Amino acid sequence: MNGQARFGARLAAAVADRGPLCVGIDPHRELLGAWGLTDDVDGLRRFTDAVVDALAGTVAVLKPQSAFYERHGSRGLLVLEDAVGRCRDAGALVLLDAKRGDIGSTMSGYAEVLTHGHPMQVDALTVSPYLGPDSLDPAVRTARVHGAGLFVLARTSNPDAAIFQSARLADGRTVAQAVVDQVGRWNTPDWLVGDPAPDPASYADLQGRWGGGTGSFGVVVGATLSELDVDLTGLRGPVLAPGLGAQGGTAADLVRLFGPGRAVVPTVSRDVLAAGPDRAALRASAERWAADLAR
Ligand SMILES: O=C(O)c1cc(=O)[nH]c(=O)n1[C@@H]1O[C@H](COP(=O)(O)O)[C@@H](O)[C@H]1O
Repeated sequence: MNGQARFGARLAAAVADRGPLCVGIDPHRELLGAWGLTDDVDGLRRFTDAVVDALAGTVAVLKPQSAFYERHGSRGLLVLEDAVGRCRDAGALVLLDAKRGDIGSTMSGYAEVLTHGHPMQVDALTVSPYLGPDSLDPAVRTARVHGAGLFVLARTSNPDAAIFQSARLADGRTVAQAVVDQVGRWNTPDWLVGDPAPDPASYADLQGRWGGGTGSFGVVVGATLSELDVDLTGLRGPVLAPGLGAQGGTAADLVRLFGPGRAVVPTVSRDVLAAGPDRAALRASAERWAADLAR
């Protein structure tokens, strides 16, 4: 690996230090307005600065939503790039939420944001598997070489997700289950022929820490599901659980769905961000969620 410890180990360490909460940085037009900011690059920068100042020193993972930066063009992306660096300098892991997914050769371009020396290097990236599980191989290779991580959409929080994700394959598994199974394979050392020989020490803890799952490759499973309809036993990696707060999910839903002992990273955006622009209020809002999750 290239310099830094692999993502799963860094995530486990960050969670041990700061707790599991991830806060999404989603500068919606409505939130900018509610904060008294203009819906332009200046407003975007002020919003982002406040969130980074308030949370990057205390929250384990920050998840900027690329869409809300892209909508402001290249200057919006500069705000994002600056924020990513500042979050990482302050000790937060950055999960870029861009839900990338394309044919393999293009996927390797998307994955470059995980590489050392990239101007916007992030710790992990959300990706979509719907061009086929193998389409993500270049991102997995890149993540492995650079100690980064991926979160693959499996069973998302939106109400109509089951139409695709719970559809059955010829072998009887749901699409979501096939995604989970594939990600579980990535979390073992031998999944790709031609990979450099893995260092067994870097995988020795996969079953041991943080409730049995600290692989670098995780899945997204919404906290809004009425029941957990995927088997996560073979995942060996973290679960990103969105849908808390604004989409109706609660800390109790996480317990109901995932129980104790699974490596779950609950993520909240609007419900924390609505407390801004006051930095102390933002921090207090994140702390309330953290306390709720700890219970
Ligand atoms: O990958 C994600 O983060 C994600 C997956 C999913 O299933 N549902 C989901 O809401 N998200 C993202 O998580 C954030 C949720 O925002 P709030 O509903 O405001 O907490 C948004 O940025 C979504 O794009």
